[in-house]
Amino acid sequence: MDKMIGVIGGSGVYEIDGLEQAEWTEVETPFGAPSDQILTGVLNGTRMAFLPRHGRGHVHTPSTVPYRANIFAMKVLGVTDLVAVSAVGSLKEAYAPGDFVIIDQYIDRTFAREKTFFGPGLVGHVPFAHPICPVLAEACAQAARMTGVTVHQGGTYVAMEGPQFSTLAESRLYRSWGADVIGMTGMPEAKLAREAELCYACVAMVTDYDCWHPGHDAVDVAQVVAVAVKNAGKARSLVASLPELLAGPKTDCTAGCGHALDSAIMTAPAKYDAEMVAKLKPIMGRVL
Ligand SMILES: CSC[C@H]1O[C@H](OP(=O)(O)O)[C@H](O)[C@@H]1O
Ligand SMILES: Nc1ncnc2[nH]cnc12
Repeated sequence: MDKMIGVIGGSGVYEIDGLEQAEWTEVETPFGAPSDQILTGVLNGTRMAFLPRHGRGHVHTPSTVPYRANIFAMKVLGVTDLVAVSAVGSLKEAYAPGDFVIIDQYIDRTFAREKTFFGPGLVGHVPFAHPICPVLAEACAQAARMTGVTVHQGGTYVAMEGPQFSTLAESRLYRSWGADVIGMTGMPEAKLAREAELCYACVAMVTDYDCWHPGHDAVDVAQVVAVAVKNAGKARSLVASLPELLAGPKTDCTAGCGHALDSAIMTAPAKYDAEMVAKLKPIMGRVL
């Protein structure tokens, strides 16, 4: 099987460049429609699929992004390697606006979202100690360095519910936890990508210092958008380098992303809910 690279673009990243045979495709899923149509095409010989997380024109809030539909759609289109691009606030002096952070850990503080494909009659628990595919993350780090931006390899992302930005007390609390950046969309995207056995990595573009930094005004949308728009070109060049860095057929990921479901399902086969199985077969057919 050949690799197919999926990209979920965040705030400020609503398109990618240079796709041949580019086509916006409508994909329906048992979890409803994804955030938007998905742009498919070929870049330097590699099949690509691009989805703007908030939809073109930014119509979904972080809480209403249809995360399950998005991941389901990417998987059924044949995506093997999924790169998320996200705007984030910095919780550390050293992670400055304009820098890119290749995320390796998350703290999930979201509470108003569906976080799993599983449900009654089909219960599963995937391993998630290491939420990011290290192989894909390394390719993203290389691609990011090629754009000339400052790249931090590794960072803990606090996913908050939003859509309001944090209070000062919350921002200080997250800093005391040792977290590096904060955003509103990293979860449950990464959890669902793991359940779908995708290799998943996240390139976070720092847009602000949130509200804890004494030398900076509290964050507002104008600041985030100004930096995100300035960085969108770099994010698009990063994506354009991925095909050459990831070239070749898809082999079993050494980190085991493609086998996350091997021992995840708890429900006894005799008790499987037939509707749930039919619903999830397109993305979990390997084990169902
Ligand atoms: C416009 S600031 C808040 C918004 O930006 C980030 O979105 P994304 O991760 O999709 O780039 C952040 O998580 C919020 O959703
Ligand atoms: N400071 C911040 N908090 C949450 N999400 C963000 N996205 C960009 N900046 C952010």
